[in-house]
Amino acid sequence: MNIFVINSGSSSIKYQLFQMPGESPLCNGIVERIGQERGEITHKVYRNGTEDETKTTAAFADHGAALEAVMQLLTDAQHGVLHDPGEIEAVGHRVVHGGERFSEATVVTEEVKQEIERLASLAPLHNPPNLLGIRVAEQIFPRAQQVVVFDTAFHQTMPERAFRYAIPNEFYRQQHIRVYGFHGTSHKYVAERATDYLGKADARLITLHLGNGCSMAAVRGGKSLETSMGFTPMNGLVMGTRCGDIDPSVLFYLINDRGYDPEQLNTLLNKQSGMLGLTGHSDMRDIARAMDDGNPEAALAYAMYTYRIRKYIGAYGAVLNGLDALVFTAGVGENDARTRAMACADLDFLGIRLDAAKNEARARHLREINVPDAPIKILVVPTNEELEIARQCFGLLKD
Ligand SMILES: Nc1ncnc2c1ncn2[C@@H]1O[C@H](COP(=O)(O)OP(=O)(O)O)[C@@H](O)[C@H]1O
Ligand SMILES: CC(=O)OP(=O)(O)O
Ligand SMILES: [Mg+2]
Repeated sequence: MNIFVINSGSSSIKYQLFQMPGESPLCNGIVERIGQERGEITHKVYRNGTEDETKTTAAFADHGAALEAVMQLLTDAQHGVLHDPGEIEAVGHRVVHGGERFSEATVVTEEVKQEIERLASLAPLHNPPNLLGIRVAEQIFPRAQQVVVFDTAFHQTMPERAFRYAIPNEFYRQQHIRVYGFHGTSHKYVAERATDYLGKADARLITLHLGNGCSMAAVRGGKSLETSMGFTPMNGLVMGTRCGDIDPSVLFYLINDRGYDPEQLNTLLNKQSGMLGLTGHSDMRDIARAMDDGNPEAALAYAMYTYRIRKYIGAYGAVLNGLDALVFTAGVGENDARTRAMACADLDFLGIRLDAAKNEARARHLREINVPDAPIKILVVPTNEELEIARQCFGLLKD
């Protein structure tokens, strides 16, 4: 079964085409800077053990235009892998917020789309482009089944004491205000890989998804028990453009004393805060360069970003009453040795001891970066949200 997976972000689309159940991708790629003057598609085709990469630059006005361009590449005479869009039998979509209703992969219906739209106010950077991706794919691949896999689904196993907020009960019972948690597809995928690697079915793990958005999860026996994002993807860690944990009174102060309205607050905390607010950059590579150049704001931002992670590691050690492994993943977690070193510093009382040389080494596969005799493993596990989505789609549709 040919399954095309679309992971629409606020300004990018990642995609992969799988022939399931084989799992090896026929092609994959990313469209970056959608909506800006100069967008770019990096498209890779895998054939007979070789990799062929092409880059295309053009302006993509919106996600629809970007997906049209990807479709052209898929059927291109030279770089394509399909003769006809009809060869795609299913399209799997990452959708960030699924509320309490969705804990499994789900076939798209009009009602499912309405629910994704209803939840858009809770994930304003994500659900709208996710829904647009579904609508465009329905037009480009009219014969394919459309399936959605939600970021929130994996965290539906959290116990009530972890997912409730201490506000009056009716706010949960009538308005469903609670912790949902996000990046679940990624936390699930890397937790399974780490559990297999450790050979211990009830392994106690702390998974750290450090990308543009950042979140951590406490996972035991493959089940999420706790996670750092909350009602929306704004809570918890310091992120590229989001503040993470903040005293809600700061909002009242800005409203009452500084005249902010809700839209301005949303923009401030979702798009102008985090590493961007602290350094002027949201991309960790730029912040790393600034730090190397001796910029004190970059140094403080790195210190704050990794200090927040260390606090959560301590808390999640308590949630799990012990720990088998820390698992780093996503763009920063997989690539930035300095973040890993600073996040693991001064945690030797917990048995967390990083091997500096192994941490600096570069590789694209699962690897161990703790010192040999450390009681707790520190793993780097490349995430693959698209493969996890393809697996769940195939599991749903194969019969
Ligand atoms: N080699 C690298 N060193 C440091 N950071 C990196 C590297 N490669 C990617 N990143 C960072 O990863 C982040 C993007 O991660 P990613 O998981 O792709 O995020 P998202 O899926 O949210 O767009 C960016 O902050 C980027 O700077
Ligand atoms: C939920 C979320 O923050 O996703 P991303 O990291 O892709 O922005
Ligand atoms: Mg991501």
